[in-house]
Parts: sequence; C-alpha cells; structure tokens
Amino acid sequence: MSKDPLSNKQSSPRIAVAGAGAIGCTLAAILAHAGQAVSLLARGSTLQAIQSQGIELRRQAETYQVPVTVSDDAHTLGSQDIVFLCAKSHDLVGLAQAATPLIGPETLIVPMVNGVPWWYFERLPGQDGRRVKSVDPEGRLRALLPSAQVVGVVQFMTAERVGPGSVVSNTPALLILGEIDHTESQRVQDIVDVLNASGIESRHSAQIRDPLWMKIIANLTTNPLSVITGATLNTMYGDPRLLPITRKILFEGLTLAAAHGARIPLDPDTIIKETIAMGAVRTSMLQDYEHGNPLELAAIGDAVLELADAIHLPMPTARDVIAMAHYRGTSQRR
Ligand SMILES: NC(=O)C1=CN([C@@H]2O[C@H](COP(=O)(O)OP(=O)(O)OC[C@H]3O[C@@H](n4cnc5c(N)ncnc54)[C@H](OP(=O)(O)O)[C@@H]3O)[C@@H](O)[C@H]2O)C=CC1
Ligand SMILES: CC(C)(CO)C(=O)C(=O)O
Repeated sequence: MSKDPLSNKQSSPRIAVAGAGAIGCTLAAILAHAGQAVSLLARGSTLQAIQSQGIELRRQAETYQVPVTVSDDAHTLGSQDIVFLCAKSHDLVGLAQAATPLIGPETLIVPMVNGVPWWYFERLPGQDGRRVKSVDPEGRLRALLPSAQVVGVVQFMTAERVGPGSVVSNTPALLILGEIDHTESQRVQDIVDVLNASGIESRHSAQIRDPLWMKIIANLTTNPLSVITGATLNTMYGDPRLLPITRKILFEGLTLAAAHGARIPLDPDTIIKETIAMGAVRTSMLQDYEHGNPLELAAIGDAVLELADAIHLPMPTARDVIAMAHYRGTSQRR
C-alpha cells in the first residue's frame, strides 16, 4: 500500500459515508452540497427517503435538500478512497461487514464513533496487541478494519435525526483527525483539506489520543447522566443539583486521562463554561433512550471503567451513574 494514497490524485477523492443516521446524513449532505463525490450506504426507510428526496439537512436557520448517490448494496458503490463509518459503537461490526466492498487495500477508514475506540491500543508503542474488550470482545473489528488503514477522528459536533434521511445539526462542527500511531501524514492532511474545503472545520493532530480523551470525558460526564435525568448539556453542567455530580465524574475522567498521558488543554472550569455554552443539546444517548434504541454504554461507559480497572482507579461516581444508565436502558427494553 502506498503511504499516502490520496496525495497524487488529480480528481476529488471518492468518499463513502456508511450509516445514514444523524452524523452520517449531516456529513454526507455537507460534503455533497460542497460538490464532493459522495456515496451513502443506507438501508430501509432511510434509503427510500433519500432515494426519493435526497437528504434534508437543517442547519443554522437554513434547510438544504441535497441529492446524493445512495444504496444499500456496497458492491454497487465500489471501492473508495475514504470511508467514514457512522454508527453507534455496538453496531460497528454489522456496519463494517456491510461496508466491506467499499474498502480496498488503500482505502482510508475513518470511524466516526464516540467512546473508547477498538483501536485505542493499536499501533501505540509498548501497548500494541492489547484489546479494549468492552468494545471489541471477540476481536472482530480488529479483523475487519486493518489498523494501518484506520485514521482516528474526534468529532465535536451534534446532530439529531428527525425522520428518515432528515437531520438537524445546529452547533458548529469541528473534526480532529490523526494517525493512530501519532505520526503526521500527507494522507491525513488530504482528508483534512477535503473537509475544510467542504466547510467542515477540521484539524490534523499528531497526538490524536489527546483530543480523544477530551471527547471521552465529554461523553462520560453527560451521556449516561442524561439518560437518568433527561437533562440537556447546559443543564447537566449548569443546574446546582446536577453540577456536583458532573464535576465529580469530570475529575475522575481527567485523572484517568492523565494516567494515560493525555494532555487536556482546558481546565475544569473552562470545560464547564464551554459545555454550558453549547446550550440545550440532547445527547445522542438521550435521543437513543427516548427512541427505545440500545444505549452506547459499552464504548462510552464500560470501556472507560475497563481502562480504569486496569490501573486500579476506582471512579466511584462514574461507575454508579453508568450502572443506573444501564438499568434505565435495559428496564425500558424489557
Ligand atoms: N448524534 C450526535 O449528536 C453525535 C453522535 N456522535 C457519535 O457518532 C456516532 C454515530 O452516531 P449517530 O449518527 O447519532 O447514530 P444514529 O443511530 O443516528 O445513526 C447510525 C446509523 O447507522 C445505521 N446502521 C447501523 N448498522 C448498520 C448496518 N449494518 N448497515 C447499514 N446501516 C447501519 C443505522 O441505520 P438504521 O437507522 O436503519 O438503524 C443508522 O442510520 C455514534 O458513536 C455517536 O455517539 C458523536 C457526536 C455527536
Ligand atoms: C453532544 C455530545 C458531546 C454530548 O456528550 C455528544 O458527543 C453526544 O451527544 O454523543
């Protein structure tokens, strides 16, 4: 495989977005609206809706109706330069299987997934070979998605699916991408350039696990608690009854991140202020709870506790809140 498969290409790269939910439709609509060669792997009623009327994206007072090439058969879309995998962590094996025909030996795989990723220990000097059992218990993701082709991404954006093929995304989007072995590369820069040229603010990091920890902590402090309380981001970080709980989880998460050598550029008070400023956002986990969908607790909760257990860090508040969120998730689905 050439090291930088995109660097010598004259035409725009072939991009596929697999998974047509909140994030996948938002990303595909923005890229297609900007003129990129985008295909979307969708299924069921979402596929039908997008085939007949394109993706409907509502963003900052504008509504866009964006036609995209869409199919439920990845063979018809063929091998791509970049594949964004956009699904909940627990659906990733199924999505990766469905997306296999999109992935050739030089395709860059960009998993847009919250929580601790299955690749966390991969290509990390001294740790390669360790597995995150909570997210990849049988090593199926590792087998399906070659780590040399995986590009890490951390997504600071929000989106909500309001109907099949119809999404709302009002907060500013920032994507940070990086090689999972913490090098800089032209191929990551090429993806960053495509995203920036399409209007999605993106940055290249040679330490992708630093912003990854920032995002793991954002999800850890808010997603499980939102399921228990029904509260939005600004309330969980602003209400005097909830802030003491959020703050304890924040400190537990920051301690774990520091133990993993992560450099978090923000102090706790700034994190609290910036989260309040995001406004009345319902977390993706709260949205799933309200729709009766499975909760992404393995990646956002259990995997964090797995990393903490490995170094004997107790994390009592996070543990209690995650246990309650599990209870809510399963009691609702009985
Ligand atoms: N939404 C948000 O605001 C944010 C989400 N994230 C993270 O991004 C990731 C994606 O989230 P989000 O977009 O909200 O999730 P959604 O549940 O909205 O979308 C996931 C999509 O994947 C599709 N899918 C799942 N399995 C398959 C399969 N085997 N074949 C084809 N399609 C499949 C689902 O299809 P179907 O509908 O048919 O089931 C669904 O459309 C998650 O990790 C989430 O935590 C991160 C930041 C913010
Ligand atoms: C909005 C945010 C940051 C909340 O933790 C998120 O990533 C999600 O909803 O899953």
